[in-house]
Amino acid sequence: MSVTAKICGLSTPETLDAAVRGGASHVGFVFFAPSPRNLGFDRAAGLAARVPGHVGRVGVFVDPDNALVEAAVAAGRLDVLQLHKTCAARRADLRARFGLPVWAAIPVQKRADLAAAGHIEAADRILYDAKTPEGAALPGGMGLRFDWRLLEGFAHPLPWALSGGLDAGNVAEAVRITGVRLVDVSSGVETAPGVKDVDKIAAFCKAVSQC
Ligand SMILES: O=C(O)c1ccccc1NCC(=O)[C@H](O)[C@H](O)COP(=O)(O)O
Repeated sequence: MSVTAKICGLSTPETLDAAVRGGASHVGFVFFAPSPRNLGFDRAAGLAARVPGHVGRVGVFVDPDNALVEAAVAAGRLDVLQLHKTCAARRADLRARFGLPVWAAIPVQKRADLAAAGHIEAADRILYDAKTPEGAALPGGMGLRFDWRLLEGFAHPLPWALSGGLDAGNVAEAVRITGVRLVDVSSGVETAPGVKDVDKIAAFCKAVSQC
């Protein structure tokens, strides 16, 4: 079975096109004001229009209110809501309200963090992401990784994806260790926070295609 990629935090037509050209299965649009990747609705609409039908548009949110999600879903023509720091009840509400699948981010640093997956509710996919430091401005997208061996032999209760510190040079190892089939990258295809790079996107997609 092949491995697919989500390229997250895209904000320009050139880099979005590079992700599509590279064979990404998903593209991620961040709607979180403190992020260097935060998208305005007009820009999101322009990017969304370039995404072909076989590529999923994932909206990335941090405990969002309904108004934000409503505007982002419309502008970004979202297919998926990726929710960070959002409790199960709120995930359930958003999933029902917008009729979209929910990916629940689970921050991981140590084995005990995986317990959250064991009793996950109101999610269609788990995104295991590296836990960012206490007080960090962002709950993701910081290029941090966790020990992938924590996922070895883990009984995943749902479809799942892996993120956190992936890049073209390490993604094959992450796939080998964890057996993941959907990988998610942001910083690893950037030259600076929020600045995606066409060549790095191409290299990441190529590395994924060879897994
Ligand atoms: O990327 C962001 O700026 C961001 C902001 C707020 C919540 C989540 C965010 N990113 C989530 C992602 O899906 C990233 O792709 C994931 O954390 C991996 O990031 P990286 O380690 O930089 O590859």
